[in-house]
Amino acid sequence: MSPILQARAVTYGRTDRRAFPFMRRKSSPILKEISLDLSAGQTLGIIGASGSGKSTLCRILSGLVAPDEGQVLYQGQDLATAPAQIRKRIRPAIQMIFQDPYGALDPRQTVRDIVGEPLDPAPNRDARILAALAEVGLSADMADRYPRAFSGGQRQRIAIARALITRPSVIIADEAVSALDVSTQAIVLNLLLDMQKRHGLSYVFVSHDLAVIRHLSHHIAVLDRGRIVESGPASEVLNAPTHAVTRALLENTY
Ligand SMILES: Nc1ncnc2c1ncn2[C@@H]1O[C@H](COP(=O)(O)OP(=O)(O)OP(=O)(O)O)[C@@H](O)[C@H]1O
Repeated sequence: MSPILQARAVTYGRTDRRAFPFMRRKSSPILKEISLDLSAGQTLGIIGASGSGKSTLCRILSGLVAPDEGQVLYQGQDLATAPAQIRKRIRPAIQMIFQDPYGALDPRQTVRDIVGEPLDPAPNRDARILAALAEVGLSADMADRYPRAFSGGQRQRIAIARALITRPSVIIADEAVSALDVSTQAIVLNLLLDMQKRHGLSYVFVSHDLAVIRHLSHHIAVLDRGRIVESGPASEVLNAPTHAVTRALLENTY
């Protein structure tokens, strides 16, 4: 099966010495020659120490930021250079969910406006908003309330409803459950698994919590100082790690 999303030799954050002639030492890029594949309907877990480049990689894979070198391909189309018409079709197909359920939602907008934002303007807008809320277990009467009326777990459901409303194929989740307590984490993770089964969604899932990664991932890539140092099927990487960095990450968690 051909991958739905691919990174091909992605390098990002290389300091341009023409712009910074005073820099004597060439600084190291944030991401170096990253290549990875995300298969349709599967989850790629990304693990790595703090500062290893996970969030930067998420922004690049989602198309929010273009790589300095290399390519990100969605169904074989380069996110940066595909014709405008194709890029317009790809944009709603890749959505992101962020860590902070408190900061990610505009406190001045109602849930209806937040969830409907990616749709504007669209036919059946209201019906689609209510359907997206229902899918994440939120009722129609919640649509006119503001984020402050909701718990962290409910806010993350609102963020998931917003991500789902464009009927994406790929969701990139950057520490999406890290701010939630353990029981709320389990509810949100099961919701994401259920969505994957129902819609054949593909996930890139970043977490420092290896139990979460183990629960969700089919494949895992290990990031260290901007490079992928190990990748493979989740069971192999987690049960028989070959790289010292992976072993250290596993030892620190358990
Ligand atoms: N806007 C920026 N400008 C300059 N450097 C940045 C910027 N954003 C990130 N960095 C640097 O890039 C590196 C990777 O950061 P990134 O946030 O992607 O790592 P991370 O693995 O997600 O870390 P964490 O787990 O702590 O969130 C870090 O060294 C960071 O200082």
